[in-house]
Amino acid sequence: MLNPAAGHGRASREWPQVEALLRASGTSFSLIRESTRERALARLRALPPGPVVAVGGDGTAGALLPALAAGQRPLALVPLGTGNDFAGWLGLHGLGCLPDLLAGRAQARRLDLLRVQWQGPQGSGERLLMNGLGMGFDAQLTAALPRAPGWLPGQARYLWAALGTLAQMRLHQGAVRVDGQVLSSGPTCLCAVMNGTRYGGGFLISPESDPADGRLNVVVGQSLSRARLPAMMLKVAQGRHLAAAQVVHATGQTAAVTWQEPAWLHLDGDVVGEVTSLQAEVLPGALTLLGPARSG
Ligand SMILES: Nc1ncnc2c1ncn2[C@@H]1O[C@H](COP(=O)(O)OP(=O)(O)OP(=O)(O)O)[C@@H](O)[C@H]1O
Repeated sequence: MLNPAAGHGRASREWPQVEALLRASGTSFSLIRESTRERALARLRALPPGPVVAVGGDGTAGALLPALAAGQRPLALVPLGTGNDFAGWLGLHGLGCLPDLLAGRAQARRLDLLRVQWQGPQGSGERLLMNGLGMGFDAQLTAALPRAPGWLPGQARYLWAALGTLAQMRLHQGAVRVDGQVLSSGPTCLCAVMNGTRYGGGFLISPESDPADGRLNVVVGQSLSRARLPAMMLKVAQGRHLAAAQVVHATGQTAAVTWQEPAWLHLDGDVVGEVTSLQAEVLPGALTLLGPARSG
């Protein structure tokens, strides 16, 4: 699966190297190269079961989840996107575990997925997620990311978008529940529901997440002021924000969020619009991920 748009064209540029490796190994494969996630998923669903190699970023792999969940097809990541946050958590770079996969040495591990449903002024939806979602300020700045200069690396792009979005930041009145218990209620700057630890090219929004623990993690930034946000973002970059006074967090199996007024939502870095409510549940071990051979 090649997403030509991933990494601002990086996946396309580096595809010949991936293809050469596949051909040199004598592996037979079908190349799916489509312009939208929906068409790519439809092509994959038409193929017989077998390992899937996602050449692109987290969004490329995320788009395929409905055809991968429940162990139907194991997934290998070749992280050539912009942020590559989920792959980064796994310690994967460049060609990922492809050389090990082709040599028959890749190791399979079961990881959790999130199933998310949302409702908003533009309608409702449902999606499976590998990494996580954000509502409020972090979704607003994710929407601004495509306007960031292409030469900026991952985290710098995120900071650029954050500073540009600060003036539009507003607090939303909301309620966040984890396993039915109220975690936060009142003015809210952002709310993240995570399976992985990081987003935005390395921001450790949920440093305590473990995608294999059968649980999701929720992090809420409450009434943070514009003046305090940049300093808080620097803390998030290092994963040192959970102890801050305006931050609450919890772990559980389900999360439910309601907003009095619509708040922006991103799903694995894809901004889907404004929502008034959202429910998330963890699907333990729903994804079989192929990783590098472990030494020892
Ligand atoms: N197979 C596909 N073909 C075309 N477009 C896709 C495909 N899969 C996903 N997309 C769309 O392309 C967008 C960008 O892909 P992706 O997220 O992988 O790259 P990125 O944003 O550069 O990397 P990252 O998410 O790691 O920062 C996705 O948000 C998704 O909507």
